[in-house]
Amino acid sequence: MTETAITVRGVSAGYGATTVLHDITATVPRARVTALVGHNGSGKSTLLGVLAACLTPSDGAVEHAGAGRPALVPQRVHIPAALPMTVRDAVAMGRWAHRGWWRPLNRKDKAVIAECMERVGVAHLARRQLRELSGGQSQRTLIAQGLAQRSGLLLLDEPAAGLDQDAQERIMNIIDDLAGDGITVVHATHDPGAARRAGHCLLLDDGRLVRQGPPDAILH
Ligand SMILES: Nc1ncnc2c1ncn2[C@@H]1O[C@H](COP(=O)(O)OP(=O)(O)OP(=O)(O)O)[C@@H](O)[C@H]1O
Repeated sequence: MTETAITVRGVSAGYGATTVLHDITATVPRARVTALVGHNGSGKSTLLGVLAACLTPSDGAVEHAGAGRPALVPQRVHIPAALPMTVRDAVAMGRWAHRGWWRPLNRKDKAVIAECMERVGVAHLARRQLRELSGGQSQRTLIAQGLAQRSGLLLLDEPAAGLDQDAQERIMNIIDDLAGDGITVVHATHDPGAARRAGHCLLLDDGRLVRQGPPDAILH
């Protein structure tokens, strides 16, 4: 039987006086991939923000069944391209939630960082500056940063957007593997192919949840 990782009950949320999400009731299964689909501006990023507890609902509630603090990986386009930072530094930021940014990394932190870079195939790029990376390499670095938070819940905002076919496939394989290892993954996507690979799907339209369930039943 599939367990529920997150229950969203009657959630409305937005920015200031503007309500973007209206009365969303949905579930996210544990250790599966959930695809969040919908047109531009339908509220996918906003819902990820609510699931990550970055955004407080104006109404309703979000219940997490014990995956710890969620790890939110923002859209790549929101990361300044010229940021003077190596891949390793970026992944190390994933440890800040555990250690605070001002404390030196200990042996465990360093082991986690190395393992996360290895897992997504960027270990050989550890000393590269972010601005020197391809789109796929940047995206995998961001995922490694999310993984370094050691959360049971990974929230990814359009992780494969703007990448070529091979890079997209690589990201989607990483996502599938993470769920196989027991991590609950929610990703926003515009790509019906990526959504069809998910175990569960939430379809948003203009801030409302219009359907949820297996992708084949939702996407037609
Ligand atoms: N920080 C913000 N302040 C005010 N309004 C915002 C903010 N972020 C998003 N919005 C608005 O909320 C609505 C939903 O945006 P959101 O980014 O959640 O949609 P989305 O489905 O993720 O879109 P896209 O597919 O283009 O990324 C849009 O009308 C957008 O303009």
